[in-house]
Amino acid sequence: QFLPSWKKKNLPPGPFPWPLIGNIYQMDSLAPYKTLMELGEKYGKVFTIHLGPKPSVVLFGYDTLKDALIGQAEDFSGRAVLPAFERIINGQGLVFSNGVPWKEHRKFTMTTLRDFGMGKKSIEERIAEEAKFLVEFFQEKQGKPINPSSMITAAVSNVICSIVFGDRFDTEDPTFQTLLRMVKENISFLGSRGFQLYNAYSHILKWLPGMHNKVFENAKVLQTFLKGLIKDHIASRDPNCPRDFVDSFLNKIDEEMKRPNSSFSMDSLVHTTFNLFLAGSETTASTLCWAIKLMLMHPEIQEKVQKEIDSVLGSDKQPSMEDRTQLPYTDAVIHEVQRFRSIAPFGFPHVALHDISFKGYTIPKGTEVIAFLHSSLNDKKYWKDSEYFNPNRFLDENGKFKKNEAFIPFSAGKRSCVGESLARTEIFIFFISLLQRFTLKVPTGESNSLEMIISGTRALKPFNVCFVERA
Ligand code: HEM
Repeated sequence: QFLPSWKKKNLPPGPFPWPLIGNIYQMDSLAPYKTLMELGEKYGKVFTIHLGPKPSVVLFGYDTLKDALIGQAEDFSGRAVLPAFERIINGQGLVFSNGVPWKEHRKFTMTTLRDFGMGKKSIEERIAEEAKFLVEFFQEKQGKPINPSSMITAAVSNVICSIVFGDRFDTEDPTFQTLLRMVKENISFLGSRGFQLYNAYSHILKWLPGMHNKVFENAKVLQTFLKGLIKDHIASRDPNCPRDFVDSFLNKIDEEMKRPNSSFSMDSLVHTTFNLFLAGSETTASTLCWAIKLMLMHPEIQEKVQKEIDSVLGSDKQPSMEDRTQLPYTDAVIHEVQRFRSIAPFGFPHVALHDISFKGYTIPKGTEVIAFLHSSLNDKKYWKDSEYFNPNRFLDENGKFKKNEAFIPFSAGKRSCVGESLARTEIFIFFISLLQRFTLKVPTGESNSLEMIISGTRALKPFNVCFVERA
């Protein structure tokens, strides 16, 4: 009997792959996560798809994700360096390294982000200051329609820039806005069919024109810009008094000078700052844009949030993470925005660094593993009517905030998001600062829908909003 090679390998079941293209054309090009949800219903908790000739294993539903990412944490801690990433990053820096270099970079990055405020009061002050600039910018628009996306991205990006480079940019600065546009373009590419095709056929496509070339050019421009900032740091630094993440990394390079094969180098510094700049901007900004959009679609929920903010903080008090327990409804709304929109539906690609035995199957070394977070955030076992936006699911009968373990928008296990606590603080402070000051309204004559665009994150189609000052 004829069996394709992947079936002989004891991989999990899945749809039959066409020669060369695999299942690429079965995927919904606008919403590939919908196809994976259907396949999960059909094939079960772990299944195989082919995005090109090679198999990828999909982890479906919270229980499976937990068993893999937490139960077999070490096995599933590998990062897939897909051809499109390889060309940009060359296996260096935090996000795309594996083994000892990754462990060292992750530990260093976590510690240093904390040293410069992540998870502490000092970063709250910085975020609140940035939120103040944002509020002032929207105030100047006097309730006229505006697309909030680029200013929100700039404000969010400025927070990570303050930690990494010790400075913020003028949010309307054309160079800064151009760089952020490039970040957006590159993240958009990750959700496109072009990205899947490039990873399957890079050996041919790298010679041909296409969006991938634009993405590689953007990456070069961004890295050149970051190299410039690092050069300025080298010229002005005092090793006894590190000002920010870059200074601390330069100290680490000096310290490791004598260690043979140290993974800390100028190249890994450029790539790690590049990782933080990209990872720290678009995801959080997109979440905030969704929060605004969902408030436009549910004015009654917006009003309830405002009432809660008014009663706890009034119109002037700066929000702080300490206030969270007193603002359970607002907290529930923020969680539901993250759950409902699952901004990173596929997480970020993992890989089997060795043959992995999982649930009776063998995932061979080198196979891409997709931690399908969207399936956890919509898992029927953990969420009732998950297709509806309903913040009350995060509240108990006394109106107190109620956790749900399947809430894993930042993934779980050893590769989980390094910036989770920073992102949560940002979303909380920016969201409250906006609703404390403004009522968000749909511009007259404009439609109000949840239309999306193709992107690596689930991003909204550009939309306008009126920031109407509250009395
Ligand atoms: C709402 C905002 C955010 C979401 C939803 C999010 C989500 C994620 C997800 C799903 C992953 C992949 C985890 C995995 O591979 O299993 C990830 C990784 C990562 N995130 Fe975030 N993230 C957000 C904000 C941030 C911020 C603000 C930073 C900046 C510090 C950041 C830095 C990173 C880094 C460096 C990694 C790679 C970790 C590694 O490979 O070890 N993220 N994030």
